[in-house]
Amino acid sequence: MTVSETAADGRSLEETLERLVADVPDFPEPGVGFKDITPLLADHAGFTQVVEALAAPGRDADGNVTVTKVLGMESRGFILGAPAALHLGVGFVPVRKAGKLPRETHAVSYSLEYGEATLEIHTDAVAPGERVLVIDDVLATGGTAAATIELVERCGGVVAGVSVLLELGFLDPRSKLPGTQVHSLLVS
Ligand SMILES: O=P(O)(O)OC[C@H]1O[C@H](OP(=O)(O)OP(=O)(O)O)[C@H](O)[C@@H]1O
Ligand SMILES: Nc1ncnc2[nH]cnc12
Repeated sequence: MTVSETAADGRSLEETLERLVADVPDFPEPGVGFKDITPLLADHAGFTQVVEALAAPGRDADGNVTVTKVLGMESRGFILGAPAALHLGVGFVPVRKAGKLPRETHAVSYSLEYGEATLEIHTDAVAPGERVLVIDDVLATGGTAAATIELVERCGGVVAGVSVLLELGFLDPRSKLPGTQVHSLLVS
């Protein structure tokens, strides 16, 4: 599903993403087609358009904000999630890589193509019953998003949705996210 708000420069979201997300072959290793969002971040109109579109699932059909926190996963999820939280008028929660958060955490480990990764959240970051929006740049295997959902559930919170810029559909990430509302600005 592609959202078609227009940017201040008059471009549709699809035009913005086509123009400002760079496809870098064989990075970080041969065979991986890396989606580089840095040109998008450097373009104020495009960055603003994308942040507002990523925030949209945090509102209902009448425009009322229906979440009380936005979560972003280290590190690119920070760059997109924090401004989206400000846009919605809610707080931001960093989901961090292992060993970075100073207070008591929940931790979830998940497998990568090569090896394993661990994500953590402060145990007091999401209150029981609190509805949160999860934001990241790329949904590839779905491992990062699935770990984040598990962390929210360990806090007793509710994931209202996962909102991402780019979904790599050919990796079938949604199979790891059963029952989760996934909102992707572009599916490739
Ligand atoms: O769906 P998955 O297979 O889990 O992959 C998606 C994740 O991979 C990247 O994070 P990564 O930690 O690799 O890089 P970053 O530190 O630059 O955000 C990206 O920002 C997503 O968080
Ligand atoms: N192809 C890709 N491009 C950018 N970030 C990613 N994270 C996982 N796969 C990725």
